[in-house]
Amino acid sequence: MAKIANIPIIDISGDDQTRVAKDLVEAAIEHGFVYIKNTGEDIPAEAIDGAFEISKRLFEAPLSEKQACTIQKNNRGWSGMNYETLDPANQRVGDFKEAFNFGSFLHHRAQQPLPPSITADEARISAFRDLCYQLSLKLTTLLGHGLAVDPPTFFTSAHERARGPSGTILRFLRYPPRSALPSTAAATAEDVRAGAHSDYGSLTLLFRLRGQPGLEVLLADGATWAPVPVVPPGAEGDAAPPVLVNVGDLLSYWTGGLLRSTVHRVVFPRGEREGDGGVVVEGEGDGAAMRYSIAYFCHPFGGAELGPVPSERVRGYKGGLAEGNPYAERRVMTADEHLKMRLKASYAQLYEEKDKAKEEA
Ligand SMILES: O=C(O)CCC(=O)C(=O)O
Ligand SMILES: [Fe+2]
Repeated sequence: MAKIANIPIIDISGDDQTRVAKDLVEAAIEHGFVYIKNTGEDIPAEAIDGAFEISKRLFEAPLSEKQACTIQKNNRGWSGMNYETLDPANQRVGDFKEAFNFGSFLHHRAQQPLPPSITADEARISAFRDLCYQLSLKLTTLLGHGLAVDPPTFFTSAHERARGPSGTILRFLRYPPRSALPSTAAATAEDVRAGAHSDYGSLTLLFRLRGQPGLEVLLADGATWAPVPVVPPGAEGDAAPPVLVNVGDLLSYWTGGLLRSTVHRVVFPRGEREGDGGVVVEGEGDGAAMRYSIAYFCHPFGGAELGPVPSERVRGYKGGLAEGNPYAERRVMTADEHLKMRLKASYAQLYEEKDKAKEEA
């Protein structure tokens, strides 16, 4: 069985906040990933359960309801099977997943079409998105302190809603098992549920369900994939699995590569893969079930500039931006410019269709 990634679990409610901030920074440097112990204080287990229940209802809604909300260039809405390709250089077909992106809400009202099956839940989705936002702000503040950025609130103030619109997205995801794929769209042994990628925002919060593994991180050697268990050793007794947090490209830019925007992917359960003897990661996978996850991609306001922040630690770091991230070489000016570049690469169809329409007009 593949060795699991050695990602630490941090309890951010600890009394010694200086220690918490330091531990968080070290995890972000070494792994780019950290588990935040779920004490229920930031995001209650019931709120997570509720969000997954809405997600299930959304994906089970009639196709026509979802299609009416098809994803637009504003990155909001529904994308169907194989529509997004997170690793276009290496994937034969798009990701084997379905997703629904929620942009910002105004007074708990969505600013985008929603499938009628979930419109009654609009305020609950908005409230969940707000909980994710508040936790993200706690984390950006801790990172600011841990890195002794001048001022330590630097990252957090770039995320204040008053600064302007941001690319922040709450995303529901559903990955079908191989057995649910039509024979015309069968997955080969090499196919993945989500291609290798780093995240486009500053921080990502990821919620997963027990018994639904599949996420893997690329280790620092640039060659080894390590599974990231939903419930890591030490968290078995907690009310809910820890929230998995990872550094996105923007925090990596802001810190000149000191914080790692680690490449990751989602694979089909190993037991379902051809020729590997039915090994199931962490003994909890049910290869015949749908896999659900929820990601909160936190972004600063669109005009935020992504140059290195004032911090001795960042200044003293000579490593450069992460290897293995093809975008890391490029210096980008603002959060908005960066997001547009990444979306264009992963939604070829959406951008081609629109460009063609423009040419024909
Ligand atoms: O579903 C997961 O576990 C991870 C999804 C992911 O990495 C993403 O959507 O960016
Ligand atoms: Fe991701």
